[in-house]
Amino acid sequence: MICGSAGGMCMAPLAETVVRALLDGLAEGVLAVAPDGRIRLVNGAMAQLLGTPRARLLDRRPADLEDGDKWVPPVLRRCLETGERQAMVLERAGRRLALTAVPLPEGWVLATARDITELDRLERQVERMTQERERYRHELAGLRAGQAGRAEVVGSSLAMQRVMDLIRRVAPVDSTILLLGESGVGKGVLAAEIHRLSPRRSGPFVRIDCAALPGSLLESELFDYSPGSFTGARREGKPGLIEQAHGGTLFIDEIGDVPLELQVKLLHVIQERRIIRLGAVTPTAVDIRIIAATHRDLEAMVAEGRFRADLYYRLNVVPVKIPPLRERPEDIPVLARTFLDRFCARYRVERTLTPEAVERLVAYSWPGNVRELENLVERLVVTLDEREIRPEHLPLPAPGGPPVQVREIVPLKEAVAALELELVGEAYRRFGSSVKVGRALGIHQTTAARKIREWKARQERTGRG
Ligand SMILES: Nc1ncnc2c1ncn2[C@@H]1O[C@H](COP(=O)(O)OP(=O)(O)OP(=O)(O)O)[C@@H](O)[C@H]1O
Repeated sequence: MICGSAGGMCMAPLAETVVRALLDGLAEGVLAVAPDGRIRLVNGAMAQLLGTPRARLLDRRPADLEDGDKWVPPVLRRCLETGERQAMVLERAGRRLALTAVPLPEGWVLATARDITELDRLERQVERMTQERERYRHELAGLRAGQAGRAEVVGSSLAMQRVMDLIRRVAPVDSTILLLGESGVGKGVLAAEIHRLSPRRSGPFVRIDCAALPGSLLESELFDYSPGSFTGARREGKPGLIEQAHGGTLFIDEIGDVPLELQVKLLHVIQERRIIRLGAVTPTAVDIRIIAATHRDLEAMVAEGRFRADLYYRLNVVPVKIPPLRERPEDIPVLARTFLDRFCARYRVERTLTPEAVERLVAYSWPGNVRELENLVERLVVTLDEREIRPEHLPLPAPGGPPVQVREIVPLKEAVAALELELVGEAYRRFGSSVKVGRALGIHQTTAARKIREWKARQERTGRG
């Protein structure tokens, strides 16, 4: 019930009935103090929030209210003192109350009170749930990224489906597999996938990159016991990679780079499944499955006498040709999104590719294949500040544009030197190693390494590094 008294509210009976119903229907507490400093209006919600019967509040001065009701006066007092709106949140008997006091014309003050205990609880709950959702999102992205790193082969094109069908058929048997394809097409991930799908999956998967090591070192890596300590008369040490692969898979990457002398020894291992350790007399049996890979044309090398025909036939039991990325553009969107998810999770950022950017990726020819795409996505995730990756962010040549553009006339020597460094830099960005840069540009690895250093130094000088 709304109570008015003389000198206080003056309303027509109908209006008073309406206002009374309105005020008592509010969930918010309302209290009005008249210009004489006495409480002249209290609605039901306010009496309930104060825990005091309305009759005990009416006509009292706020300052005279007994202790339990002292939480209302501060907000009213401040409002009366300053003549300005006041707001505060107070805790009372385990509840949180939001209080306001507003000065009205002719010396009246209106106070309101709202129980925000439940609202606060819900807010905290929403905040906790948002934090949890973020945590789960990161965990999920991390798990996905981890799985992708563990040889998840992505590809929906017909060409890749065929490759995967073949791999699923040959993985369970122990036949030797020869993976063929340009650099960066995914020979390494497919080799790991074959191992994962084979009964040897719980055994070791050992990889050796024959292009990365000179012949003598390659031989000792494969066959030797690495020099170790001597305990008593016995020589201790780590077995060579072939022995390390015992019970599992030996992945010989870039087999086309193995020198002729070493090819004989490898042939022996493949035929006999035994190795003679360097300096030893008796052979040691090894139980290994061999997967070899190369970007070279082994048949042509055989014809030129640079690769042994007998080794070639031994390796070429199940040849698997992996097409370059430009021949399966349907795989580009899904690969790009897989790499985007992986690197966003790794670097804890959020990035998206616009449909136009994806179109641009699909239109490019990717000479460095999947590795080039992976490197580009990582670079964009790390270097871009913007959330959206758009076509203008992609450092790719316009489709169909000339490979070299002349912008001004400079001495030929300078132009050639500048172009050379640009080329080395671009190849390094795509392939990521001096061995591969050397191979792509047809120069020796040491020359490639020197030129990469020069390119990096120039990047640093020009602040582009
Ligand atoms: N189908 C694919 N799905 C997911 N990732 C892939 C796929 N193909 C290639 N990659 C990724 O691209 C990169 C290059 O692949 P990989 O090293 O297997 O290529 P490669 O053909 O063995 O190259 P190289 O001959 O230069 O050694 C790797 O980081 C690999 O994870």
